[in-house]
Amino acid sequence: MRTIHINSAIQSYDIVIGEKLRHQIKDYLPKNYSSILVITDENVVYLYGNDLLQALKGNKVFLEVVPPGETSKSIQVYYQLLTKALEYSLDRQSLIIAFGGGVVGDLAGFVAATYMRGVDYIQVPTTILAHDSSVGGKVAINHEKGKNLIGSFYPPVQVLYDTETIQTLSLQDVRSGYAELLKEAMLANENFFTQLLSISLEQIAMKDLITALETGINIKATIVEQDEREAGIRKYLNLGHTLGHAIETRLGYGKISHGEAVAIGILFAMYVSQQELQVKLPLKQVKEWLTENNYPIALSFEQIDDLVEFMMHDKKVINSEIQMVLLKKIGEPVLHNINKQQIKKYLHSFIMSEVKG
Ligand SMILES: NC(=O)c1ccc[n+]([C@@H]2O[C@H](COP(=O)([O-])OP(=O)(O)OC[C@H]3O[C@@H](n4cnc5c(N)ncnc54)[C@H](O)[C@@H]3O)[C@@H](O)[C@H]2O)c1
Ligand SMILES: O=C(O)C(=O)C[C@@H](O)[C@H](O)[C@H](O)COP(=O)(O)O
Ligand SMILES: [Zn+2]
Repeated sequence: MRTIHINSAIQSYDIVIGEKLRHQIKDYLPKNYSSILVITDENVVYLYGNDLLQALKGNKVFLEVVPPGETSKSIQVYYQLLTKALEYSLDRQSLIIAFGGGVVGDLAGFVAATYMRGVDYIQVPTTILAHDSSVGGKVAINHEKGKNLIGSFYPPVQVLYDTETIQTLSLQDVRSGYAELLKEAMLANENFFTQLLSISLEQIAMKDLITALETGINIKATIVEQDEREAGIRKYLNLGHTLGHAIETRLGYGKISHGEAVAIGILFAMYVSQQELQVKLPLKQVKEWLTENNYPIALSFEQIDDLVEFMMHDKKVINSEIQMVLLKKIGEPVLHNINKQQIKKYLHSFIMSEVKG
């Protein structure tokens, strides 16, 4: 069992990482709550719902199960959950438990942030990707014009990461979560980056994965502790997301996983870095690794106009300038403004270079 403490001006909390933690959740409740609402999705409730409910026995517990996937991060599902919370008479001494991946974490966290102006919530992540989403307090739902456009900074009171649960993930969800690990490595730790690229996802050992998750969490924790509300260096955690989010929105939420879209965004950020900063990055190596591990990395020319429009709704855009996270080298990110016309040109030449191979 390992604990990483996160200092926050809003709400400090511990991330506890270990096997079978879902069975011990009662020991980690920070106080007595008048009632508990567990929010989860259909896949997670099927696999682990009973374990969590058994472990909470003795408390007044309600359960809400949403459909799996990105489409649940919607204003409709959010509103339904608020209605349920009211029907269950949750009060300000109630607790919400977000039991699942990043979708459930972001959605349930936003319900917690806004129900009666805020109640406590605990993140119980069950995906690799959620090593990222459960830390740092960003909670949100999507709008048809873009990802996470409705949200808040609202940290949990506790994160309980039961590493046993990640064993049942599909290979697509392993790919998705691993892309965020790659992102963290590229921001802060070249050795970690090399190590991640030396592994084939089909053969990954659970112990190596858990070590990688802890390293990723530590990188994220160091950044969010310095800049919780994303005024500066927290923007680095958006590496690959300017294009990644636009791809998710353009294709339709859930058509591509978040991490797979971010992986394409990372390649594009590396490509733009080379052009704008005149640096040489291991772009070929990353592309080969992504291809070998079956990431979908193809974009088409006809998507360019829509992608640029969605990129204009990125939260880092100021005065119509797109702000991208670029890399001077692995471990050295920078923020860089690029105008719409230039982004369009880069997308065109990036896709052209992909087509040529
Ligand atoms: N708040 C943040 O800082 C932050 C950071 C990164 C990503 N995100 C958000 O996270 C979301 C993506 O998260 P995700 O990839 O975890 O998606 P997800 O929650 O949809 O989970 C992916 C799939 O795995 C299933 N699943 C969950 N746990 C499982 C388990 N243990 N075994 C088998 N199947 C399981 C889910 O039902 C779902 O079908 C996106 O909406 C993204 O925007 C937020
Ligand atoms: O924690 C952060 O900050 C991040 O940017 C982490 C990202 O991986 C995550 O996808 C986040 O939700 C993106 O935030 P957004 O503000 O671009 O919606
Ligand atoms: Zn992300």
